[in-house]
Amino acid sequence: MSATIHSIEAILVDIPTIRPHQLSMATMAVQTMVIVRMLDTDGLEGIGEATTIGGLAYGPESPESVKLTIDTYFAPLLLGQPADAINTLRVRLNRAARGNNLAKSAIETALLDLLGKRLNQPLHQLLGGAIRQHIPVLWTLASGDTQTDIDEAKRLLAEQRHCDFKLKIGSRPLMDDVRHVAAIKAAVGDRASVRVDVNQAWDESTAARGMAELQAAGIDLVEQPTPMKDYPALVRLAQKFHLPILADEAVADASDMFTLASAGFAGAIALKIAKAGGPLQALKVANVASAAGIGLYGGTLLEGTIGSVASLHAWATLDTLHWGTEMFGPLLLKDDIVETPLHFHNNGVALPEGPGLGVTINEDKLAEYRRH
Ligand SMILES: O=C(O)C[C@H]1C=CC(=O)O1
Ligand SMILES: [Mn+2]
Repeated sequence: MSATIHSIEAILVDIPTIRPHQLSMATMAVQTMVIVRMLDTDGLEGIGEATTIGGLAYGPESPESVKLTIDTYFAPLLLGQPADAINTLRVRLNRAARGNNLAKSAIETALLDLLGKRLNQPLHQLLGGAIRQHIPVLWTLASGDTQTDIDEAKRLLAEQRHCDFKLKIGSRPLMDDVRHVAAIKAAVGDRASVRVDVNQAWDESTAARGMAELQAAGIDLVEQPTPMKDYPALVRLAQKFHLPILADEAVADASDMFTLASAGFAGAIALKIAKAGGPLQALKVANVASAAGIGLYGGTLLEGTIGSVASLHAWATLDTLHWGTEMFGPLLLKDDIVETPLHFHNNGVALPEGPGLGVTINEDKLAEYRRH
């Protein structure tokens, strides 16, 4: 008789950011993580995490709603069920709850961590094994000030902590953003790949003008220039420009990926465990994208270490990560709630070893930052 799920706790944790992080829809001074702790009847614990950006500014789930979803709706469906029946439990949750993929991602992560600990295997091994132990990671320059961003980029290049940068634009007039981006690209030159994320802020004609300017400035990739549901605009822009587009908010799950690819989109996709509903679901998106010839990128919702590591185990198993990853979330936070933080070096990060996720909660830090 396999162990069953004994308890599930969803804990809100607030950690300040190292500097304000400015996106087109919100400026972050703090990140809130929902940490899931799941105990089975043998006393093993699985952990998971869900985050979003700026409360309700990024999408329909907030940290508080994720906690409520887990406490009120998911826990009663999971308690007493076999802990290793991950696929059966997913079907059970999906029958009872539409959407809520952030909450589902935290639960799927905790179940996978628990299974890894039970089998004494790292999570990537449960997914067929890692192809790479070192994973490239870019950094987002989003201080809101061009010179601060240039100084930050030069320091990180010198430290070999990152050699790719993503700039957050879209909240200012187009040509102000273009000047900001061009100045940063000119300062780093060929030493760095510079990409932008518009987070849906442009209409199609602004995007067309913007992409022409950004292409001339030497930018390598434009992320989600137009509103998430406007697939025809993404397809037309992708067909009009050589500068590739990275679809982010437009594609949450494998079905979105299929629809966008069928509509004629070419470019790349930001995989995120949060959007898809967990590491297993994000890999399904990757499969559809790969079949359609769309490039892969390991995306973040600015998770802390637990959510970032869950993602890294999944990205480590992909044949090709055409655009690398952005799993830098822990570095944006002033502190961490795990015993051993991730090791960022050589423009990337080392995949942790150890059973499950391979990370342990630091109880003192959790007590310090948890919401009461
Ligand atoms: O990509 C997003 O939309 C969200 C996120 C990822 C990196 C970052 O700075 O913000
Ligand atoms: Mn994005």
